[in-house]
Amino acid sequence: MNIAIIGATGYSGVELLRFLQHHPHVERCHLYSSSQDGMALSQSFPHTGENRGNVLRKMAIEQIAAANDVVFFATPPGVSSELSPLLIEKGIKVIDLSGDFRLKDGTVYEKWYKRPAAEHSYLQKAVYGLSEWNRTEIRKAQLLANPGCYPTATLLGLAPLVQNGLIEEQSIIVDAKSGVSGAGRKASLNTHFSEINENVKIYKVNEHQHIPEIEQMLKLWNEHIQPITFSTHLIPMTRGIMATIYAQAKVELSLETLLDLYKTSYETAHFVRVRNSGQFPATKEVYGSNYCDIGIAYDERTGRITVVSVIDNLVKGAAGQAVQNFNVMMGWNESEGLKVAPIYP
Ligand SMILES: NC(=O)C1=CN([C@@H]2O[C@H](COP(=O)(O)OP(=O)(O)OC[C@H]3O[C@@H](n4cnc5c(N)ncnc54)[C@H](OP(=O)(O)O)[C@@H]3O)[C@@H](O)[C@H]2O)C=CC1
Ligand SMILES: CC(=O)N[C@@H](CCC(=O)OP(=O)(O)O)C(=O)O
Repeated sequence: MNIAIIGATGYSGVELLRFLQHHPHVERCHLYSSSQDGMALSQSFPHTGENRGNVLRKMAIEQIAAANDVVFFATPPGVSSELSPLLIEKGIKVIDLSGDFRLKDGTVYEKWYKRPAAEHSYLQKAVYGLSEWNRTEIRKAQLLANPGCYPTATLLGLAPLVQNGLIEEQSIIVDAKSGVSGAGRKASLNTHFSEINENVKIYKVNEHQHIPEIEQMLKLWNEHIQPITFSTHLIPMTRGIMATIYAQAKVELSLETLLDLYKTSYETAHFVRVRNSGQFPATKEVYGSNYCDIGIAYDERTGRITVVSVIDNLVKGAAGQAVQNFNVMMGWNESEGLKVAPIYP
């Protein structure tokens, strides 16, 4: 099978290549760039080496369709919504890492992303790729909307509570922190070294584009869920997201009950690891891997549940989950190409 990576010169694109170049069912990875046509990928990323196959090709959609079976978009918002329809009509499968097809309601996309939405029929056709909770739909998908990094950590952390109606529906608060690679490779004032080193910044307060994405999924699981409070922080590390989630229990619970629930919910989920009582994950414990690690606490004084969910934003939060979804779409073992342990320390 031949696959295309559009946006291969970005962080998520080159991370896709890391997993797909050794994937047992991928024969060729073709790399596309809108700005570096004809150049070697190693000019942008020397760590990829002088592999002669890694030459960046022109973004010509007809040629991309002719040469590939599956196309991955690792591009900024607005690119896949414009180019995917041409590929879909030719029967090509599309996996989009951007937010263009995640929200079913185009007006919601336009409000939060502040740009025109994809065509309505494609928004309806797209399948939301939260791998662990949407496998049946993902298997049939031709257009796959890969979840955002923060929504992945948050939704995996909240699913057992929300699906089982265990928390007060208006009580969800998510305090999330991300490493700087979450903002992509392009330099910006917010992310350059002297701005972020020895610093912590809150950003997009009550305005983050991932709020409607998280709420959309929570409401599908439980129609009574109310708007959430969701805060994002940029912290001085390269990779990793920690989402610390707070919610009020509806009835008195125990930590033992909650741990049993989480362990049962994720019993067959290869990439979700639930910690034992009193243990909480750190971002370094999933670094470079497709794992989402979860720790849980229950405060008997307040009746509040705390869930800590960590992922690598570029792996489970982007390229890794995209490859996991690719595997599910093709009917292969979900972990093909992703059998890498976290890098530690
Ligand atoms: N970084 C992360 O942790 C996550 C990112 N995402 C999403 O994945 C997508 C890629 O993110 P990321 O890898 O961080 O971004 P980067 O900025 O690192 O890379 C984006 C790439 O897109 C290409 N590109 C830019 N403009 C265009 C255009 N008009 N047409 C075609 N290609 C273009 C560029 O390559 P070239 O100029 O060579 O074409 C660039 O290398 C984004 O939508 C992002 O929101 C999702 C989850 C997590
Ligand atoms: C640290 C940082 O800046 N992170 C980005 C994540 C962007 C992203 O993943 O964007 P989409 O999911 O919308 O495509 C942000 O908070 O906007």
